[in-house]
Amino acid sequence: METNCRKISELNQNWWGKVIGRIRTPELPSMLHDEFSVVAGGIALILLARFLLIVGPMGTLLLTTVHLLSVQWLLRPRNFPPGPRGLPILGNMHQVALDPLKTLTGYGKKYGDVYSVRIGMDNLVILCGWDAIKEAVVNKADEFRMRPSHLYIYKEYADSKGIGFVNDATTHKLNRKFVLKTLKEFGLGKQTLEEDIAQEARHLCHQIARHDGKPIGTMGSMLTKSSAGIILRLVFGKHYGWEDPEFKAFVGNITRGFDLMTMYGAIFNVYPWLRYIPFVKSLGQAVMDNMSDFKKLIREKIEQHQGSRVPGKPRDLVDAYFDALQEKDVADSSHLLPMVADLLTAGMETTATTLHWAALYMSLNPEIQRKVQDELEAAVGKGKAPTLADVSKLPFTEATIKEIQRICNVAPLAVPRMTTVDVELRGYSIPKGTQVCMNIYSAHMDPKYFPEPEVFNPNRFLGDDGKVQKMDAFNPFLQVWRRICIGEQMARNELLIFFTTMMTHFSFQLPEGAPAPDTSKGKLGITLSPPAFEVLAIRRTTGDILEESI
Ligand code: HEM
Repeated sequence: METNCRKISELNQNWWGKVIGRIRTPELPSMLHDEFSVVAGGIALILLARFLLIVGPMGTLLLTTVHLLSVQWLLRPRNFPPGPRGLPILGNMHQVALDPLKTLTGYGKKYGDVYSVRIGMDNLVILCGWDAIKEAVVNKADEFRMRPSHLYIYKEYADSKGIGFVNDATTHKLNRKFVLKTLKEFGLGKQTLEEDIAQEARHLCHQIARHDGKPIGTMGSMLTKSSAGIILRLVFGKHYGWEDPEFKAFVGNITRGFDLMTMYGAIFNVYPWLRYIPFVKSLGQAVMDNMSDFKKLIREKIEQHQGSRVPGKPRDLVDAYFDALQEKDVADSSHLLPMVADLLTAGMETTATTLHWAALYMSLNPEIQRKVQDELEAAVGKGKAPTLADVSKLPFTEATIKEIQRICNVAPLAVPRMTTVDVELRGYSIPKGTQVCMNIYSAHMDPKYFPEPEVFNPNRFLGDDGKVQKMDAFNPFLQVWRRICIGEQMARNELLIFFTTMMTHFSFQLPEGAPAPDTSKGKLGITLSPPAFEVLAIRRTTGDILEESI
């Protein structure tokens, strides 16, 4: 016991040596100034633990734990981006959790556009504003290329396979190339996908019309089903009805997966050891069970394809993958399931949630809604939904969709990245393997690029010539090399066709007397969805919407 205590004491001195070595740096004055109380708190904790040591082996264990946590909490890599120090174990979670987007953007103003927070025991570098994001993921694309795919949930989900969580550069490139080529072959830029989207949009409007102008509280789930129909058809080649049990199983599972990941999944990524703690572990298990049901659903579809496919005559992405395997155009068969999982999860909620926000913003801005409808009528005729070929005639509508995307920030923190090597950014040193979060929200709400960013104003996207102008700081898909959203083109087509079809057939408004939902109170999970609201869809056309064609 005595030897153990001596060893622990030696170790403690060693750790303290490191801590003191770290704080004897130019940072010391500001650190003492800003964070004196936090440091004092840490020392008090250590003194308390030393006292507990006197009371026996439990004290020793506690001392070791407290020491470990305190040292870990005080240490930051040398010349690391500054940031709020936070607490042991929690890091800055307690500060960030209540209103993550505003807090993470506010810290940017205090600590600079490149700063760090601690989430649990991990350092996380936050990039705020378009300039900082660009410097990292555009100018140093290779250095910021990876994803933290080693984190518990991500590892269980993808095991570094598929697209979104693949880090091996060659495999990632190969898999992306396959998906982009296949998306092109099965639809993008072709009439077929456009017709599929238009058909889903008409079906959606048919379902909306069934509410007969009465309050609708299920707009979000109807939109989810619509975009699910499109991506499922591309991947599995089947046109599902909303009542199809297989369709319901996929949509139900993915929706539940998003909820579970938001509620519990993220926390298990931060504290993977929670999976061994009684009572709490069942929450992590719920995430895992849902994930394995999802994989089972996909596996069954892949097996069905294996049994019925004709080589060289692909019906969909799964068939095309088997062909590509034979041609050695993809890495190996283990990537297919996670690739399908990535496309289904990324392709379903993002567009649906954007359109959900669109219904809200149109209800809150009737004069803008009217202007969109007038433009549509003038361009393609009364009661007729436009096609993709009509886009050039619809600058105000296009600008409105962009403004919806800017202000609603459906993927406000993008998808986390990780540094591939030790890298310098704005004079700071960021070690290899550091997690990096790109705060797209801060870029979209930056008054330098978007004056009065809280105001919904599509005109900001129109130039003096009335044409839609490109604005670099507007980047909802993080349109930069290496990991650019693979579904960008598809999503843009979906947004245009769904939005214009809805605007052709309906005017959206809030029920009389209903308070206007607070648009700044979106629900942040994997995506940022609007606050709960009911909406009236007032029919502008007559006749059977399903019977129309593009
Ligand atoms: C409004 C709709 C959408 C938005 C705002 C959006 C946004 C994003 C963002 C910000 C990223 C992270 C990019 C990065 O780390 O650099 C991403 C990645 C990704 N998105 Fe999208 N997305 C949308 C729709 C879609 C659709 C429809 C699909 C599928 C068909 C899709 C599939 C993916 C995939 C697979 C990735 C990972 C790419 C990689 O790591 O190589 N997304 N998306």
